[in-house]
Amino acid sequence: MMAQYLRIKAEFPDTLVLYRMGDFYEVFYEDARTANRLIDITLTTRGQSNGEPVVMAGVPVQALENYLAKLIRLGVSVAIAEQVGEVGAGKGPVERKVVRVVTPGTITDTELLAEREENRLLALSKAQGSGNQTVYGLAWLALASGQLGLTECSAAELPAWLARLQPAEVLLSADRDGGSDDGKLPAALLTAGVPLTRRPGWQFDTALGARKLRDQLKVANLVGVNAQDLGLAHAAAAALLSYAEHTQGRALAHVNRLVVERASELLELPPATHRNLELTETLRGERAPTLLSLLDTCRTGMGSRLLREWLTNPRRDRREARERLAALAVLQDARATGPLREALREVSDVQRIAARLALRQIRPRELAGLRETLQRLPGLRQVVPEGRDPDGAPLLAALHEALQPDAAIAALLAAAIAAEPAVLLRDGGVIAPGYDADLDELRAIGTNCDAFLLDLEVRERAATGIGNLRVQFNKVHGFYIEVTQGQVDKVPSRYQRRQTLKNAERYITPELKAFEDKALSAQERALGREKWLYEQVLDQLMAHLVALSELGRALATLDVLAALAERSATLGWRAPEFVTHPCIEIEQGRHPVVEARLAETAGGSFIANDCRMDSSRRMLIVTGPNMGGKSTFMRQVAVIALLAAIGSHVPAARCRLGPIDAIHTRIGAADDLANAQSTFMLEMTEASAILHAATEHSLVLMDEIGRGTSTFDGLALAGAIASHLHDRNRSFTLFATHYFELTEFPARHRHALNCHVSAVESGEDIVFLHAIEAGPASRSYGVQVARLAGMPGAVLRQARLALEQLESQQQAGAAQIDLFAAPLAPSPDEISPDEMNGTDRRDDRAATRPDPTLARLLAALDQSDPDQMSPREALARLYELRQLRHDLGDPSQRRRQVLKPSRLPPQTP
Ligand SMILES: Nc1ncnc2c1ncn2[C@@H]1O[C@H](COP(=O)(O)OP(=O)(O)OP(=O)(O)O)[C@@H](O)[C@H]1O
Repeated sequence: MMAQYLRIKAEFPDTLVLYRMGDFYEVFYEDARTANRLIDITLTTRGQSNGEPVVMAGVPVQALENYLAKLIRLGVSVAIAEQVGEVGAGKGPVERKVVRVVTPGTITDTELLAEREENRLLALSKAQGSGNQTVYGLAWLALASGQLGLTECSAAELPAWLARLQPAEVLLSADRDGGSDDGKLPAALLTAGVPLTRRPGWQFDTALGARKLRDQLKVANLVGVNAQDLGLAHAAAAALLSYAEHTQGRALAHVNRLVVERASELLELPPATHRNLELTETLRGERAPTLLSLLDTCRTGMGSRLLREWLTNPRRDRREARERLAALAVLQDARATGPLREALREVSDVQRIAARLALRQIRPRELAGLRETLQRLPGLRQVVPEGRDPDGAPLLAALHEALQPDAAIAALLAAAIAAEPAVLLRDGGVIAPGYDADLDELRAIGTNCDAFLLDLEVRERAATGIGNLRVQFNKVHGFYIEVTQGQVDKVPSRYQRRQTLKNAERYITPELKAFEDKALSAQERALGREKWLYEQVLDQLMAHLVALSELGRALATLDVLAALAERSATLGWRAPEFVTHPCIEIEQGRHPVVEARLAETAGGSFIANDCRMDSSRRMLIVTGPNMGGKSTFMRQVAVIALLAAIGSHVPAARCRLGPIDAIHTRIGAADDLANAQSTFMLEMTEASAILHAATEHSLVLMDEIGRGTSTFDGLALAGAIASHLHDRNRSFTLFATHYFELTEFPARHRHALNCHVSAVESGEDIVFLHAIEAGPASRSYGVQVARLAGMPGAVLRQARLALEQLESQQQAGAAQIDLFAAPLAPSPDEISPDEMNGTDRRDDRAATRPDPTLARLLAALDQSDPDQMSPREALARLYELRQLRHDLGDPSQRRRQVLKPSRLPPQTP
């Protein structure tokens, strides 16, 4: 037996092998130690193999799913070796075979899958692109719903794709020398902490991938599915499909639809934005309250999964969003939302049922669920408005159409599957009576049993004179005649004793034995027949896989639309309007999650705020007290833009949006110790990524940039970053800051404006009004906020005193520093490859040459570490800075001057 085990294990060296032995699955040797460590099952030793005791651990068969779930959650793959041979048939041990391999990215068991989340397997292939840049090919598969996807991206874009796809397992080439992989893992993968599986390098083959894709999708070429040019992704698809087939031990008949994603078509949501806007997870890593948890009132798991996909993959192009908005309008006008949501309540997960059917894992009750869903479809279809008239919605019309799959499927299920089938096929009672004559006949033998037994009882009582004799049946002992101890002397010799009880004896007779054999064999044959018939039904259903997948998608879409319509009505949202000129105009906008939270906690009502930006108002400098609502305001603008992009209504009285290609955010600060990045380093890394990527169609949120370092450094950087965003990126920017110096920014920058969150002082307290008003804030109220936080009185008194001194000192020597002067020209080693190649996405028109005086001014600022200076040195430095500012002269003059590169820099005084 150990030889058989070792043979199987050799085929699955990196997988934990569960080896069926009777009522247990056993794990041996290293696997046993791993299982002991991970899921705490007890180690034992038994016998010897090669002179060593065999270390093992076991899991009871009925507890398998439980243990599997734990192992999969820990990222461990498991191969299940079942007994496939007949017990006692041959001389050696029963034959065993691995019937399935369960890995984190390929699970399809209902018990192991999250109902409302897609479980994706992702394969990555890698190559050096032009300019020696690393490029990746991505292919992913949600096996449990049959969704296949492809894309290609740069190393810089990979983190965003990982955030979008949230894979459960990633396949990489094991061929570190073959050129396909240098063995270095992309940092983004390490951060994501996903289980990685290495596959042989030859499986990542472009030609093989293209062939596999064509076969899978049943198309002659990949042009029709818009995937012909993605060679690197084809290579990933080759490994992906081979691995998925290998784990399932069969072809993937339900995988028949491909989505090809191109970054240029998606509204860019970098991982930081995903995190900061708390789209699917809170900053603390919880599921709620998030934008998704607020939106997701879907009635089905399919709907929830699709909604998550819409939310994390918004498109730049507004076509889909417009279609969805039109559908929402029709649903609301027809008052169809309520009835539709009621009808969807009873719908089963057709997508997953289709997948489990294709993989032949489907259980009888799932087929009964599918039957009921199909039976309800006509009713459901009636409550979907047709959306066909000129003001209607083509999307609804298409969905209305899609709700009538081939009637043969429903007819087959109605005829073949019992009204309430058993949970497991092996228990019988799955095929409906009347579906198959042979089965009915075999079952009749069992049913007629009762009449025979009653008749026998009457006859035996008469023959023996034992009045209380009973003929009975139990599962362990089969049929028997029971006689109480008092009557045993009347038992005739043809009775053979089967069992002795305290008060009775049990017997069998030749006649009863013959009947038993017939009845039991009929039962066994009926079970066999049912199994065979079940397979036949599945075979017939397989022909309708595409129709079932499409039906699943239609139901999911309807569910999401109905949920969005319900949210809009319940939360008082309005349809956004899309225009082609650049603008973000929001009247009475609210942050939906903060608003809901306030309502839940009776924390007062949310104060709605406007936001108006256009090509002449591109940047808002937002100031105001801590806790005043700056972050909330900025995030609500981004959330509204995102909701509009997915075709949802938005929490605002009116909203009009021009084109938006990305939402960048730099908010909050947390150390990323895992990647050895300090708070400040992370802040600068994220800000730098934004400055490189943001375009004039991007929305950028900058919250308190620069606060992670000393005041001067921070202020100087914040000023320079604001200038860059204003002059070069020219993005729509919301810039929240506590540096009052930055409220001077709009005076010097045409497209920037000040606004502030209002608050009023009442005695020593502060009252937040949360209303956004024009102009800069007058002060920060930090000490008052600290008081609200319960800071000890002594600390507050001392802080207040220090604050007064600092403020009066500042007024005495207020120096005007030009924080926002035009940027210096880069030295050659600072020029990015993008800029070299002329491929920089930013508009270069605003680029200007440096002023050396400014360089000195910035250098002087850089060298000023207030923590290291005596008050006297600080004062001297302020005078120096003031002089430098004076030397700089009028900025508008300067811009003209600096166009003459021959000007010699003046000497530093
Ligand atoms: N418009 C609003 N209406 C009602 N309450 C609000 C509003 N905006 C913010 N709040 C409340 O104020 C709290 C603080 O808001 P927020 O975090 O946006 O302040 P902030 O100005 O960014 O503070 P800090 O400068 O300390 O980061 C929120 O959690 C919310 O409870």
